[in-house]
Amino acid sequence: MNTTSYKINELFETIQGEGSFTGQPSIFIRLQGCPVGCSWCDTKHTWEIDLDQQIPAAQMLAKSQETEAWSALSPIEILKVFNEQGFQAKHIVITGGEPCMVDLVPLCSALEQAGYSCQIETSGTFEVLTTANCWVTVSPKVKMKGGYPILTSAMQRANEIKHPVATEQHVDDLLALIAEHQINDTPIYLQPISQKKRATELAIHTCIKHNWRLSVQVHKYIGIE
Ligand SMILES: C[S@@+](CC[C@H](N)C(=O)[O-])C[C@H]1O[C@@H](n2cnc3c(N)ncnc32)[C@H](O)[C@@H]1O
Ligand SMILES: Nc1nc2[nH]cc(C(=O)O)c2c(=O)[nH]1
Ligand code: SF4
Ligand SMILES: [Mg+2]
Repeated sequence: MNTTSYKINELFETIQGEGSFTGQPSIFIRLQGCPVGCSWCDTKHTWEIDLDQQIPAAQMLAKSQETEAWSALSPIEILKVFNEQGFQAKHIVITGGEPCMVDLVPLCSALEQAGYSCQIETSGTFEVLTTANCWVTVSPKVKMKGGYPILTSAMQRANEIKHPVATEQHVDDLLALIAEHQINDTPIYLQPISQKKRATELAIHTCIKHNWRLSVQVHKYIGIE
């Protein structure tokens, strides 16, 4: 029996709003902790791991606002929660925070054995430890406060690359990154930062220019989690 536990900030069922799986009913597991420090990050409440902020699972599931509190759950306990909550989705998105700070093999193996498909959302700054079938979305950011470099192993494991953009510099950073890591066939998405009009216009014309895809965080436009 696997007893590894994961620090979970949020666990909820919704529609995947980003990347290739946009529109897919999904269960989101949001892990606590990220040292990368993107100034525009929309989940800053997941950055710190404060051991005094551990709460019981029932309280974490009942959260009505974003807080730094988290619960420790094993894969078996997570599957029990899915059952108790009556979740119907068969696709799991493991995000954060930075989920690749921990070994995700025990979690993804247990979820896949129970009949779920898995996807990870990661910045590509930590080694991606997961199952072979897991879909890996790498969202690289260059020169962030934490100073973490993007790993070649993560870029090469990526099933899709989803790059946040607001300025021409972000586009140049992405072009340099895909050249450096010799990325040829991986689908590339541009995701406008914080729904800004200029960022969205930049993403649209850059996608057309390079034959890349657009990801607009659909959940934020339709007001779901
Ligand atoms: C919150 S992050 C968590 C997973 C991981 N740390 C990462 O960065 O991929 C999930 C996704 O949201 C994106 N994201 C975060 N803040 C955003 C924002 N303000 N606008 C657009 N995308 C954002 C990230 O680039 C990433 O693709
Ligand atoms: N609906 C929805 N789709 C998402 N795709 C990636 C998300 C994330 O925060 O990683 C996210 C999220 O927070 N909500
Ligand atoms: S890597 Fe992800 S969670 Fe961490 S600060 Fe950047 S967007 Fe936020
Ligand atoms: Mg999000």
